[in-house]
Amino acid sequence: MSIDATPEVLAGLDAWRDLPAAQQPQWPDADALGQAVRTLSTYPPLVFAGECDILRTRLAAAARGQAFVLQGGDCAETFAHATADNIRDRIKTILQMSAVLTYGASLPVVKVGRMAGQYAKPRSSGDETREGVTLPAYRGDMVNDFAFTPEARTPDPDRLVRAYHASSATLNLVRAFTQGGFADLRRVHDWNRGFVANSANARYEKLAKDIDKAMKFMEACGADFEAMHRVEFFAAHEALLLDYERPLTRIDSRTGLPYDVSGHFLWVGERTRDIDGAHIDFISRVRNPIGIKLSPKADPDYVLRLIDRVDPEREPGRLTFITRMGAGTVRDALPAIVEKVTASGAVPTWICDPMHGNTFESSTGYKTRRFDDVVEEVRGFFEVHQGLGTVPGGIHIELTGNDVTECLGGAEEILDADLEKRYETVCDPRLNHQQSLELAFLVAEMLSQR
Ligand SMILES: O=C[C@H](O)[C@H](O)COP(=O)(O)O
Ligand SMILES: C=C(OP(=O)(O)O)C(=O)O
Ligand SMILES: [Mn+2]
Repeated sequence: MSIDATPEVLAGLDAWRDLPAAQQPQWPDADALGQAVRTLSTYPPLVFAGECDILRTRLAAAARGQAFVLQGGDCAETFAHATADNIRDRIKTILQMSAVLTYGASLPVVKVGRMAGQYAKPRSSGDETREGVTLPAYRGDMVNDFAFTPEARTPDPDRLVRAYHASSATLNLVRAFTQGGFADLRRVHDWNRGFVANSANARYEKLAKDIDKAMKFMEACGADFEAMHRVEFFAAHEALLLDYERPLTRIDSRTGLPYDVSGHFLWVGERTRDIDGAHIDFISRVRNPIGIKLSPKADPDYVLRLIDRVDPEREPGRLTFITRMGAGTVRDALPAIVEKVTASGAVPTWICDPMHGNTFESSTGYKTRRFDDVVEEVRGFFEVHQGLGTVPGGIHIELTGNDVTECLGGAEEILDADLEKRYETVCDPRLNHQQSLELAFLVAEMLSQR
């Protein structure tokens, strides 16, 4: 039996159209936009409502301290980089990190990619000037192209449709990799052994040896590794362009409720979380588990209003706060928010994004982050939650499986002068493969000391 949505629910999905929507592109051709939106509305879902429900239960477990969430992927995916090798290497990095975190936390790790839809970017400025020439800012491949020419930077609605196809192809491969044997724990552990053997930091060796022993113990006890070679993997992106999210929102025939089937988990960014704005209205009406980014600018009372708005029932797993405070600020800014939320009876999932509060311009002119700041913010996040008796539920990382040079430091000691060697991001600097694994080892240590 199929249940229809009520007329109120259906009308509500378009209420955002009458509200201010920050960070939307100036599409030059309204007809072309209308055509793209109509096309998207005829396409099949990228994810299924039941999968979103499963993720909600996993996030609820993380909120209770019974699981730990790892969200990771590019700041901005690009069509050109949605290749088999890049997707494989990112999945591999996330799986390797998960294995280490699972051991450190002695908890299941909920794996979520910033993938298969992370094609739209909010920007600090609507335009960019280079050598006296000003053009519209790059807003993600879903909107325009990174090349600095007037043609490339003009928003093109056909890109909404291309983003769907790129996401669909990505997700297809992600499903194949995570279900087809690639994710076998024994392989993942072998990769981690390779990382430790080549790492300049001997500190990770002990943990890797401990995992080794645990695996041998499991094997000796007759653990069925074959049964463990499939892993759950979820797709997430920032729900920024409502002209992409709305046509991909569908009514679940089981419940008559709307799900945004462009991804399992959608979040609203720091720049678009206005409580009277279009994004919060839209996200409050879909059944997916949702996230909201919080910087130190978020006032605790405002955060309570956000909860009332998007999670009035206080449903476990429904709402995740992704806090991005900065390494030097997290210990001062986070406690008041967590305290107020906890006192209100709400139990959101708290996730630390140690990337976005730690960005600065290097002396060589690159947007970068220090590995040590990233680690320090996670440490501060753990300390704050430990101090308050609340649960640090996970981390949210901008990373790639490639050996890029975008963030400073790590055991390989990437320096200012190295940034130009392989600076490949089109938006924010990502941890490379090595730095990502190092972070996982360090966070595993923090988790095991709890
Ligand atoms: O991830 C996103 C960036 O932090 C955001 O797009 C702002 O970047 P900008 O300051 O380069 O515009
Ligand atoms: C833009 C982003 O983050 P925030 O909204 O926290 O600045 C992002 O996650 O890429
Ligand atoms: Mn970013």
